[in-house]
Amino acid sequence: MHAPIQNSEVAALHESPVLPQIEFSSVTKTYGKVTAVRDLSMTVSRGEFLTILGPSGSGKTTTLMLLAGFEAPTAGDILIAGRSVAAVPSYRRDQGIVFQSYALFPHLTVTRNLEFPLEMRGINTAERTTRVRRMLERVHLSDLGGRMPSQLSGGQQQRVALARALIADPPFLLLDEPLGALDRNLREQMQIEMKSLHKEFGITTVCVTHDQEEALTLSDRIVVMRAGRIEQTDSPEALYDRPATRFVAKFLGEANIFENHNFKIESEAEQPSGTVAMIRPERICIVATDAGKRGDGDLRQFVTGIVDDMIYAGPLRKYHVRVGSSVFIVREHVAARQPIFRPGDGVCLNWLRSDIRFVAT
Ligand SMILES: Nc1ncnc2c1ncn2[C@@H]1O[C@H](COP(=O)(O)OP(=O)(O)OP(=O)(O)O)[C@@H](O)[C@H]1O
Repeated sequence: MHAPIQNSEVAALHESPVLPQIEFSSVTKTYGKVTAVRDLSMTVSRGEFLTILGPSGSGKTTTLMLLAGFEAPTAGDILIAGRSVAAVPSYRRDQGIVFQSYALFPHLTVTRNLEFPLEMRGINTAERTTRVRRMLERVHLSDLGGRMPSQLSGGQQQRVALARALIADPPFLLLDEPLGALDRNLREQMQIEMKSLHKEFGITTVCVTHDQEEALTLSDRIVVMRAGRIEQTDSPEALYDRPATRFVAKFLGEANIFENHNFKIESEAEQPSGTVAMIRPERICIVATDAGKRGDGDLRQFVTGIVDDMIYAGPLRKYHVRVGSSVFIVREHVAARQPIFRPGDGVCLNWLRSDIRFVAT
């Protein structure tokens, strides 16, 4: 066990260029017979935006609660800037928190909500006033300082919550489903704002969500959890393009898994044992059966099938195509002069052999 962290040491350690800012070392958390987090090890670098993504019950919130100090590990250790925080209670940890359960104080104005963390740190009135004014400007809420939370829209409340988490300049920020309560349009707008705030403040951030799009948009790296364990950690692009397992392939976006098909998969790479072939729906081209081969035909594999279903979804058209006993999902962007196929039409599906991926079963 490492020595517990001392407050006076925190600032210097956080400045260290070599240590990961946050490290989980073989952390397990059990509740009675349930193991919520199992032997989890991971690091978060300074300035990184790391998202923990996974289905319900996979241990995401427990991991964040452990990091926040609201729960203690059953085994293993959590290090912040290289030192164990096992013995440091949550209120003595220097961290910004935006949790759904950590709502704005309803009886305090926006300004007083923002002042609160500064007051807790003993910062004098004059400095508090300056910092609150500056922060309200940064999050474009200067006109709303006198309002009560109930007089704000959902998006504005969320912005105040972020501002409150950031105002005391914590070394890292913890977000739990930060945009979960917002409708789709507002969520997209807030994603862009959060991304630019993260860039501006450069603050190390750990975020929990089950919204894939949010994870893909905001994160430098994503940790995919399954049943208390880490299934894969990677950049959003790498996770989507090169999922390691069938679970990740299917959890993050749609995937065609080649199973029970009656043709041989042609790929550039050799298929490792214990894997299945996979291709993303947008990597498959759909053409009429008599359309002939494209210029890059010898790099492609061609199969024929029958359209089962066509779904029009705004900018996208999605087909279900039966090839032997398998059904393939094909997704294409709607474009001018593109042929539209109907259920019952015979079609040719083709894909680049280099777009085939092999994922562990
Ligand atoms: N306080 C608790 N007491 C008992 N079991 C718990 C407790 N907290 C979590 N668990 C269990 O631990 C497992 C992981 O829960 P956790 O809340 O971390 O999952 P999650 O991935 O955040 O899920 P969700 O997306 O639904 O919030 C679940 O099986 C859950 O029932």
